Amino acid sequence: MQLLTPHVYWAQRHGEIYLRVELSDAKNLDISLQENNILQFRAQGHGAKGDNEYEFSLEFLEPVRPEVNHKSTQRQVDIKIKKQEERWWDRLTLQEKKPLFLAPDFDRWLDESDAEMELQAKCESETMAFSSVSSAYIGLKKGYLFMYNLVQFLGFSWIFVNMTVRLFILGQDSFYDTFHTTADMMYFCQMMAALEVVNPLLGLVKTGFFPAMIQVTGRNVILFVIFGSLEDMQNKPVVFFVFYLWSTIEIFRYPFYMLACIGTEWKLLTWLRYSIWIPLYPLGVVAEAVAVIQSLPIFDETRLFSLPLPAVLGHSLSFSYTLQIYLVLMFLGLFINFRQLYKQRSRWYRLKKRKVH
Ligand SMILES: CCCCCCCCCCCCC[C@@H](O)CC(=O)SCCNC(=O)CCNC(=O)[C@H](O)C(C)(C)COP(=O)(O)OP(=O)(O)OC[C@H]1O[C@@H](n2cnc3c(N)ncnc32)[C@H](O)[C@@H]1OP(=O)(O)O
Repeated sequence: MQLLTPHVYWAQRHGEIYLRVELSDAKNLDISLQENNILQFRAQGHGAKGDNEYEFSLEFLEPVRPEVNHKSTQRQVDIKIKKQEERWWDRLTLQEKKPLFLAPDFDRWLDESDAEMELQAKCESETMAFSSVSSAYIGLKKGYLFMYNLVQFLGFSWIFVNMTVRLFILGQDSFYDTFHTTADMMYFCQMMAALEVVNPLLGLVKTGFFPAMIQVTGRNVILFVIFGSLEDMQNKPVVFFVFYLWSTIEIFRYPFYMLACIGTEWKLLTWLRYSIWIPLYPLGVVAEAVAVIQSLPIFDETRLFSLPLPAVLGHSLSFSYTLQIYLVLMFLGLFINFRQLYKQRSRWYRLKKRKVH
């Protein structure tokens, strides 16, 4: 079988070379790149001289990338090769004289300025596509955060209003059944608050993961372990103070976040969000520490959550020992978050001063 040369049509863009080999029903394709700019092509098929084996080689003007994308259809073989450097070539081959089998592919042919405009249009459409995807993502993120903060605001507002109304009506008597009247809502809000540990991990908010983890862990230990698992703790007045201190900050913190989600700020709300934690945080931790201390004898008596030990060591280690270590962690957590909140407050008011001047 004679070795013949097919008709090859070419076009370029700043970054690519397109070749169209006129060979129908091509089989046994052997296409390779030698020395990063010599294309070798060999195949059987129906070309200008009927069914035969056809081959050609082209030494490109400049280096190209090693990957050769090709697709053979019934009528032709399409080859796409990326240039090593994205720039316009004066010609396709290193040799100045164009090979006889090579011709411009006028189906794809653009001159340099048209190719630049096509490139610019492609960049603009990619930018628009990216900005529409990113604005959709930002919309979804703000929508999720707004709804989360709204649910938490409503939950803690219900707790705060319920406790305030009962305090005015029942006075000190309301201290003793705070848990039974508000625990379900507090359970709901504090389980939802676990999302505040996930949100920074997902990059949805700029909160540090660690301060949020301390905050959520600290509260949920008190709620689920100290109060939730010990009935004898549930009618103690300390529950009232802990729940009131928690809900007092949240009815300002969550609306502050809601406004942040819609790019709005109310000065008074911002001041409250970044100021009332100063008394409330230490008071809250002290109230929680009182709750932990009050629970120690109950854990000793009930042996709940005690660690099993060999008989020679007394059969079990009371959970109250673990809680005494936890008391130290609480004040460490208080220090960490107090510093975090002070940093946030200073940053916020530093930014405000900059905006005013
Ligand atoms: C090895 C350690 C083990 C740990 C064991 C546990 C130790 C126990 C420690 C006990 C401490 C906890 C006790 C706690 O229960 C005490 C109390 O709560 S008492 C009541 C008073 N409490 C408070 O005042 C605390 C309130 N909580 C908070 O402020 C946050 O939870 C906290 C993480 C502490 C600090 O918040 P953050 O660092 O996030 O500051 P910002 O609020 O300024 O937020 C930073 C930026 O992120 C944006 N953001 C955050 N969350 C949202 C949201 N949900 N939606 C929208 N945007 C959000 C916010 O807008 C800020 O953005 P920008 O910077 O652009 O303004």
